[in-house]
Formats: sequence, structure tokens, C-alpha cells
Amino acid sequence: MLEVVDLHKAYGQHEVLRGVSLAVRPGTIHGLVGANGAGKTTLINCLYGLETGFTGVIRAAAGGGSVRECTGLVPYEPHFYPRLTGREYVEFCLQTRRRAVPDLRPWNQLLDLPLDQYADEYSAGMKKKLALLAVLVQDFAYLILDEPFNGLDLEANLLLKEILKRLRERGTGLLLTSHILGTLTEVADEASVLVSGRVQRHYTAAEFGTLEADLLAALHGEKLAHLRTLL
Ligand SMILES: Nc1ncnc2c1ncn2[C@@H]1O[C@H](COP(=O)(O)OP(=O)(O)OP(=O)(O)O)[C@@H](O)[C@H]1O
Repeated sequence: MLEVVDLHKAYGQHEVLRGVSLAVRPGTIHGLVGANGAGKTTLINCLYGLETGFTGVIRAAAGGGSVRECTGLVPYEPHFYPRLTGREYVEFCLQTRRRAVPDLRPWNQLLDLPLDQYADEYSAGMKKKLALLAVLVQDFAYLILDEPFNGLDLEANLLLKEILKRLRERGTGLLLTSHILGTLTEVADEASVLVSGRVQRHYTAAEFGTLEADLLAALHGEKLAHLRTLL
């Protein structure tokens, strides 16, 4: 299990995370929901060791290793070095972990990427798929996916949902952020709603029916009241 307990993180005076706790269990998809600026990416960066200067506990319970050892990350905006092809990017990702480079064709038959073109010249959706390919070819116990559906076309979107469900069946634990609530509730087993750096509420799948209405009320209470005066 990946676990975050009482995480606090501030940038200067700005307290971005204020006591966040959540767990990602093997064989489950945990959705992380929140407005722009709520702290989702900061939480992911702390969890993955890309941020320092936070307090709280972060642990990967299985085997006692570090989170990064057993977890693959697809960041919100994957970075690609210039003049690296898609294939070279994936090879680079594997080499930094001292992992053998497998045959990329089986996964790429699904993702259809032009692996011999420069990755920084890919479209936004192709870049997201390339970052996905780089984690899919590795056998991670956990995956953290920051807005993985962002920029994907309908076909890739449907395919990714299927991939996520199958990874879950195989026992992978997934932490997923998405602003597309329908997509998230379709695949997730549980969700945490982050509001102003705090987990406002944790939902099980059985409680997803009220999630949208609760979010509207939590995020837009005043605007909703104003809307009622207009319509
Ligand atoms: N490196 C940084 N330095 C200063 N402030 C930062 C930094 N990174 C993030 N922040 C601030 O922390 C807050 C949370 O940002 P974060 O990117 O975690 O939000 P988010 O929930 O992922 O938002 P979005 O949905 O827009 O991706 C924002 O107010 C942001 O401006």
C-alpha cells in the first residue's frame, strides 16, 4: 500500500497541503479530485519524492522500499528532451532505472505512436501516450497518473480506461487525478476530494452518486446561489 499520512507542504507563506492523508491499495484505483490549485500535483510530487520540505509520513508498505522504486509516474506535463525520439525517451526512462529495454512493439500496437519521430514534436495527446508507454512497459506495483486523459482523443480515452481496469485486475494500485468526473467515477473504486489542501471527504464507489452535487456545493456554493437568481 502507498500511504500518505498528515502531509503538510508550503511554498513560502502559502500552505498548499494541510494535513493530507490517503492510501492507494493494491488492485484498486484511487481517484484524486480537486479544483485547479487544490494541491493535487503538489501531493503527487511529494509522494514521488519530487518535492522536499514537507512534513508527514510517506511510505510504500509493500516490501518496505521507497515509493519511487515500486511506482511509475505519468506527470501532468511530461518533459521530453529535444532531439530524443519516442523510442529513445522510453529507453532513457528504463536505463535510468537500470532496467532492460523490452520490445516496445506489443504495447505500441495499442498506442500507435511514431516511435522514431522526435518526442518533443509530438502532439499533446501523443506526449501523454508516450509517457504512458514508458510506465506500461515496466512492471510497477503502483502507478500515479496525473490527468492521464488530458489531450487524449476518444479512441485513446476508451483504450486507457480499459488498460487501467486490466492493470487493477492484475493487482496494480493506481492513483489517478482527473478533472473529467464521469471518467474518474467510471473507473475508480474510491476517491478523495481535495479542497484547499485538505481531504474534504473520502468517497467509496457506492457513494459516487452524490459526488458531483457535493462538489458543486463545495466548490461553487456562492456561484450556484447567484446562478439561481439568473436562471
Ligand atoms: N513550485 C511552486 N512554487 C510556488 N507555488 C507553487 C509551486 N507549485 C505549486 N504551487 C502552488 O500550489 C498550489 C497548488 O498547486 P498544484 O499544482 O498542486 O494544484 P493542482 O490541484 O494540481 O491544480 P491543477 O488542477 O490546476 O493542476 C497553487 O496555488 C500553486 O500556485
